[in-house]
Amino acid sequence: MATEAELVLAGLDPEQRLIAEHLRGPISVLAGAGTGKTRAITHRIAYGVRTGVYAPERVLAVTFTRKAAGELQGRLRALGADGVRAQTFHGAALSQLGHFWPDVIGGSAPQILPGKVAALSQTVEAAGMRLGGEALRDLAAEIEWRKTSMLSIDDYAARIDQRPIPTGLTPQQLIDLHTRYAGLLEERRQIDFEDVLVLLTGMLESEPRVALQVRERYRFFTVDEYQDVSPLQHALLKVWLGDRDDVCVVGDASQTIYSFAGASSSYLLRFGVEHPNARQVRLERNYRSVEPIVRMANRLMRDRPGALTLTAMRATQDPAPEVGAPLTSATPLAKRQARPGAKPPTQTGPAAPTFEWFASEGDEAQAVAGSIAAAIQTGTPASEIAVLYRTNAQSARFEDALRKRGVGVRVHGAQRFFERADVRQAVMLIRGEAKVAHDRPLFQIVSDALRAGGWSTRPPEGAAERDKWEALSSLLSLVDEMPPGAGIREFSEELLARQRTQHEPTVDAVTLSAVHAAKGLEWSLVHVAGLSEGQFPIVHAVDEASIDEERRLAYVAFTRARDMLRLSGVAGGTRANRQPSRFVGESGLI
Ligand SMILES: Nc1ncnc2c1ncn2[C@@H]1O[C@H](COP(=O)(O)OP(=O)(O)OP(=O)(O)O)[C@@H](O)[C@H]1O
Repeated sequence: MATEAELVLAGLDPEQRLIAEHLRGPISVLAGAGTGKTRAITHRIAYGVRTGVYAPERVLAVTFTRKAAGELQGRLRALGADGVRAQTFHGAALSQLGHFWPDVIGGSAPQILPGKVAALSQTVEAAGMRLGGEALRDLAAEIEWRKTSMLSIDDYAARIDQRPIPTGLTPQQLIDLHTRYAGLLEERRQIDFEDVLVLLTGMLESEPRVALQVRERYRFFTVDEYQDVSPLQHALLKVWLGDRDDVCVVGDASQTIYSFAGASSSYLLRFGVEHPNARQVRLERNYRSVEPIVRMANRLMRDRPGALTLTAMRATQDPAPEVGAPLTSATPLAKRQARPGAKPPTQTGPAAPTFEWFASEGDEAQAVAGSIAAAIQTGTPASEIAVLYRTNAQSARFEDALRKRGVGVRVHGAQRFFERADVRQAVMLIRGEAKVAHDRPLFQIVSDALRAGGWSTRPPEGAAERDKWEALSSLLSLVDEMPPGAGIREFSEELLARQRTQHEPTVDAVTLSAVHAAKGLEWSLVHVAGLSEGQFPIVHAVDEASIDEERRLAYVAFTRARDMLRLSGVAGGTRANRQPSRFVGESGLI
């Protein structure tokens, strides 16, 4: 009989298992897209907790976005590793800084500046200069880059000739604005987002007593997306660790997409130099995508530094889903994805990725919306479809074209699910129900509570109403994910836990997202739009390093697709006269 702990290892492939069983000492995992790195690290932590090697409250799992942290926390909870903390670097640093500030510095920690651009606009005005919105944003990005690269203003001034200068500024004015901005923050007793990490790292380096307390609290570290770590985050991790080395880092050099903000994959690739006793494991079996997509992704990254070669694991013809079977590395994807309402996969073999070229942006949006409407008609759930693009400004035309066809849309990066007024009200109503004794089935109690919040069984007309209906319906669908016998109290607790960790339910709508925000996600059908030179790669990517970063971004986009990948681009008429993106050619599609 397998023990409780061993059950956590079931369903891992041999390399994932190696990772999960390596509980002590440094380990780096080079994990290609869709190779189950999140699965490997969550199971590793759960295995550590279940075997008693880790005290859950001493484990810290760090990632980059709140969404990813919420996802990680949710997966850990599902594996029974409840007390483990999954946070962003920023979130973890902010709570530690707030905790120690009164004792070390006195008083409460400074307020966080709500937005850099507004403060910079004042700084620029006070300096008697004028800058447009775009130049202000570039200036903000440059300040962020300097801080995450851990450069003082003097260090920065010494290398100003290698930096991009926002339009309308001389190098000297740029340096002067860095100084004035720092002065403004000091005057207002505010700190910015990057300062949180700068100050905490400084505090831990200079106050051994504080460092000791933090190290006492956290013993076992896991860092996801380590290819995107900045020098500042790396320095913080180092002080968290002190002279200990219980750290697991996971990443994929081919998915480094934040170099512009100071990230560097060299920390991942040189982990063995920093920790000579580290174990290194590669995950190269891709479980996500059908073979033609994997082949194309490999081709795009061929011979690039640090690139892994993925092997497609999905069978050409996945057999029909079988509910309740234990997961193994040989379990075809179709089994794992059996969702209520989803049709079994067709038996015709995987479709090759396609590329279509359009005269205008309007034509492209119409064609993408048409293809999506047809996919929904033939049984692909809307929540299994995404349209990805390079910049947020591209979303509106797809949103419009899809809504006109009556397709529900969710624009990624818009308001967070649990912060929506309608969702907050519904959660409150459900919590109210949890305070009363009931003998009705859970589904009925929740649907009645949602009705009181304006929900009905039939989807309403109108985009905004429909949007609300979809959000509330997704809360109701969470009832199906509860264990048998769960009542309204457990359900209400589950909602609270999800609210705390921003663990969103799946909304039945097509996702529209910029590629950066699609990192770590997957869909059955993915459209990547706007693949034209000047759009993707973006117009200002001119040198080799920034083209490389754009290529990695394209790689992230392409590898989000499980079953179907459709690429498109726009010539843009005589005015733009664009050519198809080089990444389409490099992937072997044209
Ligand atoms: N051993 C396995 N057997 C079967 N399926 C697996 C296995 N490991 C991972 N998968 C599946 O592969 C897909 C990718 O896994 P996961 O989300 O953990 O990937 P990832 O490596 O974090 O991806 P990325 O870096 O591209 O975001 C998921 O659908 C997951 O269920």
